[in-house]
Parts: sequence; C-alpha cells; structure tokens
Amino acid sequence: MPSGAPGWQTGPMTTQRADAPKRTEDPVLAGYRQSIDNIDAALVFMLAERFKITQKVGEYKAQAELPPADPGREERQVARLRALAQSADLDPEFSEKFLRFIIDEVIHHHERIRDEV
Ligand SMILES: C=C(O[C@@H]1C=C(C(=O)O)C=C[C@H]1O)C(=O)O
Repeated sequence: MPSGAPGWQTGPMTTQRADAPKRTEDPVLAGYRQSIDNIDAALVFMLAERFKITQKVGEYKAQAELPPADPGREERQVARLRALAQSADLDPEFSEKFLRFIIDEVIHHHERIRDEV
C-alpha cells in the first residue's frame, strides 16, 4: 500500500490516489464493482464448501491409511480444468496455478490430519 507516497492521500478508512474519483461518485464503476463483490462472495462460499468436503477426505484417508496426496488424481484435475478454462476463454495457465494453490493447501491439511491420528 503506497500510503504516504506522493500522489496518495489517506483518510481514517481509506487510502486512494488524490486524483482518483470517489467510488460513490461513479455509478458505472460502482455497478461493475457490485457484480465483482457478488462473484467474490460466491468464490468464498464455494471454497468454504470445497474445504469442508476435503476435510472429510483427509479424515477418511488418515483412518484408511491412504497418502495425503494423489498425484494421478491431481493430473487429471489439472487437465480437465485447463480444457474447461480454454472453452471458457480463461487463461489455462492461470487456472492451473489457481487449482495448484488450492490443492497444495488441501494436502497440508491432510498431512496435519494424518499426523494428529
Ligand atoms: C481431495 C483429495 O486429496 C488431495 C487433494 C486434491 C484436491 O484438493 O482436489 C486432489 C488430490 C489429492 O492430492 C483427493 O484425493 O481427492
């Protein structure tokens, strides 16, 4: 955050460029941002559901003595997601990195669950 930098001003709740129009003054931008806010909320809810079910998978794997990671499954997911991304006009590289980031976190959770059992 470049607060204090030349061309920026800080208030009690905000930091914005001194020459930037205020959000409330631009209904077009506010309309776009309302949609972004809804999408971000949906992402949070979807991630919460995903982590709830992967928690169950982690518990099951720990009691069944299965390894936390399944590279074969991950490879198939990456291939599937890359194809879906392409057909949705989303950068496949980005979608792979995004999925990798989530899967790596899930694997950490599974390792922690295994080490607790
Ligand atoms: C959830 C699982 O565990 C791990 C996490 C995965 C994921 O988050 O999609 C996929 C494969 C596994 O490495 C699973 O095996 O299905």
